[in-house]
Amino acid sequence: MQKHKPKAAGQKPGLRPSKQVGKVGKQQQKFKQKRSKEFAISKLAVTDAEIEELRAKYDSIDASSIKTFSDFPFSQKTKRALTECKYTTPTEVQRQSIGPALQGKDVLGAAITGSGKTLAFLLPVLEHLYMQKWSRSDGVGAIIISPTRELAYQIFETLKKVGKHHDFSAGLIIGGKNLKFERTRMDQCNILICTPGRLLQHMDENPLFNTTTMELLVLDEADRCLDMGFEKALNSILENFPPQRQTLLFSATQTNSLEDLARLNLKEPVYVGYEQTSKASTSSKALLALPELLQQSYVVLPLEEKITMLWSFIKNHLKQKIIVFVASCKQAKYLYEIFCKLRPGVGLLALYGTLHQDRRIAIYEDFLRKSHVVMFATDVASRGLDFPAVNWVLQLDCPEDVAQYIHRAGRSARNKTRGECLLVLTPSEEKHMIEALQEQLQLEIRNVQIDPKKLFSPRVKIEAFLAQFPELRASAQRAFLSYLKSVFLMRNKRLFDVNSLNLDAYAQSLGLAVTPRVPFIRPLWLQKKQEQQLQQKNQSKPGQPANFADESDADGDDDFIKIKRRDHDVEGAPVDLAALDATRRASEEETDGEQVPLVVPKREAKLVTKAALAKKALKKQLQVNSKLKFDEQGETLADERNQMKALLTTNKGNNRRQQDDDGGINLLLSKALLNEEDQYDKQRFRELVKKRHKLQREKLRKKAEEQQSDDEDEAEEEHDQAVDSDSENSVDLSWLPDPDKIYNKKQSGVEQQQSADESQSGEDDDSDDEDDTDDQPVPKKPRITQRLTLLDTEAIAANLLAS
Ligand SMILES: Nc1ncnc2c1ncn2[C@@H]1O[C@H](COP(=O)(O)OP(=O)(O)OP(=O)(O)O)[C@@H](O)[C@H]1O
Repeated sequence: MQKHKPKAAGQKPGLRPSKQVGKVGKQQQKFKQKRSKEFAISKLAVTDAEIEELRAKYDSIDASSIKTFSDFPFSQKTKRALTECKYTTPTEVQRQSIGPALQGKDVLGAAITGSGKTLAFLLPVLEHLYMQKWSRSDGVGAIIISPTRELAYQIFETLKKVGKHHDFSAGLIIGGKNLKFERTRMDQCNILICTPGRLLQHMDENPLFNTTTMELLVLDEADRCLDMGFEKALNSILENFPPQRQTLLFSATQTNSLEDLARLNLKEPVYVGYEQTSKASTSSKALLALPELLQQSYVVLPLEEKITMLWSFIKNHLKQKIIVFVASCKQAKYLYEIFCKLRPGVGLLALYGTLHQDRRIAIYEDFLRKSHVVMFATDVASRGLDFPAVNWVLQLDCPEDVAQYIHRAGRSARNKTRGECLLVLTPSEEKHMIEALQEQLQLEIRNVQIDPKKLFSPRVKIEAFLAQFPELRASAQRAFLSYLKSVFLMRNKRLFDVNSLNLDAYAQSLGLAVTPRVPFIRPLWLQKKQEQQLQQKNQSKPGQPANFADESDADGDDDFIKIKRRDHDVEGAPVDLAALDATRRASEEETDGEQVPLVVPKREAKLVTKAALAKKALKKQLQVNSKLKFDEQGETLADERNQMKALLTTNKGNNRRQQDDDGGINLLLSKALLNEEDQYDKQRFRELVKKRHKLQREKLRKKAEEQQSDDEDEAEEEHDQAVDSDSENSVDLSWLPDPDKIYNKKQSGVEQQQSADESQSGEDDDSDDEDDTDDQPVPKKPRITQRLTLLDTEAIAANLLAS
């Protein structure tokens, strides 16, 4: 079995680039090629002989004489894989259905959950293609359709195991995956496993996808594929398939309505697991059975106590593997989030349709692996998924019908293992659901009472978490609304009565302090109330549910406000709730689970285009981005910038007006305008920078001058002090010649130099005005002051005496 993987560019299938270049290498290569050719021919001969032998055995297949898989006329490749997977004895449904399927007959197989239906159709698929010597170039030979992505993935994984010695290529075509990648590979696949929506998408959009070669069609969970949710998609798919094909249908709750079978164009199908009486009946009643080792019970609770019960249940079953089924994705998400915060002491997972596909697969695999875990799930996990060793299935929200109950419950007690299922019902659901289960399953379901001592309410903690995390509160609100919506959209209104629910109490149980508004229920409630009022005209007024108390002000005081009944013009066709519900379920399972909003179709409104909006805005002659400045007296100040702009635009004004009249944009003119504005901005910026630098320089200059005067003062003071101190120890030196006269020449030279330096630094200062980058003032050089100490004078005297 080959999975499609991208090949290196330029690489031909089956050939590897050789590293040998020498003569010996070439010879070896030639020899190898010759050997592989011979081997291929001999293999082909063996295959032909094997095919002939197997085909001869097909007619004599007798289900009653089959004890092990080796009794079936399977190819060696299939037998080897079965042995490796440790499948030795076929289950009842496999024993009964594989024979007719190999003989090319259409099969309708029904068997309890976990009885091995997947192998019952995969083995005939592999054998059929093998007998036809199907190759990659022959295109699609078999298509297997499953209602959910996880189930398709599971079938694909099983196919990889049992078909690993075959050379067929297989593809998994489900939503949420790379459409482009699928598109390029689909024509090379021999077996496709897909969900209806994605398959139809490829049929519509992919020119490479050709189904004319297809010879075998399999519908797993056939009743679900054929029901209203997938009706349109499946009808369109069937139209594209060649009529002369073999069809295999399998499910635990097989529909056998003539309408459905007619749609599939079945030819004298073989019924497996069907009772004679139910064969080809006109009703769409399903064949219903559950594993013997499954223990079933139910508990009746008000809606608002479900969370307490669930929390207590989980706390009491920490070492078990549990699936909790709820009605909607948002409920599953909220329960997961809040229970994660509550930390029950067991691993938690959530599997629902709105998750990203990769995440869904990761969660599915996580749940497969773990032995102690609780998974909150919607019905995406209810059909076909083969989770090993699930101890408990807890149906927290009532299933839609008995078939859904069976599929959910069937996730436990699979393949002759033990398991338990607990159904939670509200008082209004109890009667109808239990009656239906007893009638269709023909078994008594145990009613269990919950010991109130074992109930722990997490409400206070939940409320605290909701107060702390607003996103959790929003999630709780969404869960609340989505549950009510799911109840509201259910077909069976006797079973699902939204008016019987105490919404305030339910909201509180989810941790919500305020009950969210439920817009879709209010019209229903008002309608019901009006009917009641009409019936009981002269009798006392009927009570109303607590949650609508604040909204029914019109009825609260009859004398004060009286509402006149009017016949409203209801636009569009009436809403088909059943169809809406079915579509919702299908989309939730297969696509991303977005719920179908309940909207009454309206008459087509006039289209509001962007152009129309722009025209409307232009008519108002609004000045965008204008800014008014006010002075302290409240007078408007002229905005320099706008004035500049106005100046710029007046030059071009005429042209522009002309252009506006034309209704287009003159790009050249706009560019020129922008350039001018740009120049103006740059100039202004430069001026501002210059101003700032000038200010900085002045500041620094002042500082330097102050510093200098301070230095001079200090120096003078020091000099005076020195002179004073010298005079104290001095001797009479008046007889000495005046040193100033002697050194006059030298000093004047030094002073000349100094003044030259000063004048230079002054020039630099001026040049600084031009240079914006250099803000540092040039420090003035200190004056050289001549101080004659006693030692100096002694030295001078010594010099003089010597001379
Ligand atoms: N012949 C067999 N021997 C042993 N185990 C088997 C055999 N056939 C199937 N199984 C195992 O039984 C389990 C259930 O099989 P499978 O998922 O095909 O059941 P199913 O009838 O399709 O269930 P569902 O109705 O829920 O879709 C799988 O784990 C599978 O490996």
